[in-house]
Amino acid sequence: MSIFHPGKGSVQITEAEIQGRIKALGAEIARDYAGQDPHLVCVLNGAFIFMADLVRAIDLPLSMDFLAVSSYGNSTRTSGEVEVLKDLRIPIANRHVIVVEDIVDTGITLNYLLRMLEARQPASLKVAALLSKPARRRVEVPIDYLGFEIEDAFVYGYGLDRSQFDRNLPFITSQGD
Ligand SMILES: O=P(O)(O)OC[C@H]1O[C@H](OP(=O)(O)OP(=O)(O)O)[C@H](O)[C@@H]1O
Ligand code: HPA
Repeated sequence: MSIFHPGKGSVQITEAEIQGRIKALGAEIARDYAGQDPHLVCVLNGAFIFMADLVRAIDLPLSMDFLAVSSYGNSTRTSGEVEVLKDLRIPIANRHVIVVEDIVDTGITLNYLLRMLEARQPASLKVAALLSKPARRRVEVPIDYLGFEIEDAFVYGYGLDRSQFDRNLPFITSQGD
């Protein structure tokens, strides 16, 4: 699952690789949640494209909601504090919740969100993340459905931004950064 292309700090994941992996994740989630109606929670902004493709790859009745947290680079992040800019609209108590993230880097955002959501007493709480950078981890967090493990390079495209641009690229790259 690691995508290591030539050159340290270089990551390239093609549109076909992303779409193929999401189809597989969707099928795995559909198998795991058969007979249930999971509730997917998208962490804005970066996960919006992954969310859109993932929910269409899950052949089950499901509901979804969106939350937004403070942006990357916010100084409060170093203390592990994450600011919720937009909270969920739908209660998650007794629901089978899957948090959908574009990338787990230090793990600080996801760690905060999992604690926050667990306190709302969902029936279960799992994580789907398109990308993980284990070399950067500062807090251990569980990732139940992972797209790709990548090396420590700043990546953008497919929802992830480079100074708010390039989220619309259909692939993920670290080139030109
Ligand atoms: O593991 P961490 O070090 O906490 O980093 C991961 C977080 O950073 C990114 O969000 P970002 O703050 O860039 O905002 P965005 O999704 O709006 O681009 C990403 O979407 C995760 O939420
Ligand atoms: O590599 C990255 N790219 C874009 N946003 C991010 N947020 C954490 N890591 C990254």
